Amino acid sequence: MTTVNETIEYNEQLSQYIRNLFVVEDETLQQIRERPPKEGLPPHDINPEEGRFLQLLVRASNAKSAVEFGTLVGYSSIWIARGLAPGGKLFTFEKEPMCVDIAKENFAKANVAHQIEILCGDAHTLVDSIAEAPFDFVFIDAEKTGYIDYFDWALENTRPGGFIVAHNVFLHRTILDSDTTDEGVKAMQMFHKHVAASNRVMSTVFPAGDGTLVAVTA
Ligand SMILES: C[S@@+](CC[C@H](N)C(=O)[O-])C[C@H]1O[C@@H](n2cnc3c(N)ncnc32)[C@H](O)[C@@H]1O
Repeated sequence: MTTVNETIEYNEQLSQYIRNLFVVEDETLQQIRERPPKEGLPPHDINPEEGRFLQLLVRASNAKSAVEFGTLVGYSSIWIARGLAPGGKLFTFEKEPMCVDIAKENFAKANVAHQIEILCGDAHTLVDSIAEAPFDFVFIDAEKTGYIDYFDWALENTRPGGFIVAHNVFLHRTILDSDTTDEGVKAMQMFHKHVAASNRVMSTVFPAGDGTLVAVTA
């Protein structure tokens, strides 16, 4: 017998239930997510309900300017762009030239190319080339060892009341391993402590998918 306070494990059935009711993933987004493996790219996009959640956060923050670290082929970028206020713009960073080329094609297919500027190279050095700060919304989804640096950059470059959001914060549950020797997992554990200890944001983790950390700047 279940009790009121019992936590229900989030699983494929619940995921599908949410997708069927709330997630408006059009054919373009579906094709991008289900792209053929022959392109040789990892299938590391956010999932559809995480995409819808991102779009909702962008809309809730009334964002007109956004930054994304880690484009891959643009699946999450399209969700963000579709949440922006009219005239809004997203800057997205990707280090792999092949991904950048495919992402540009995908932005055109999704009719969001005019809203997105993609910058190719290491985000840590390129980020200083964008002069439009303060931003309303920052999404962190590149290498896990860089999350603290991206977050600290976002703290300095996001307006009060803006959102800083980070993906994969459960790292497929490995985050719970306190004896880990994996550098990525250790970096994510440090990232959690870093954000939770900051008095410049209100933050929590939304536990659907692989975990999305959401922080609102003071
Ligand atoms: C998890 S994937 C991004 C997925 C994408 N946000 C989505 O959900 O559709 C991470 C991407 O970050 C890129 N990346 C990793 N380190 C980077 C860096 N230092 N600068 C720019 N891009 C980087 C990788 O090449 C990879 O394409």
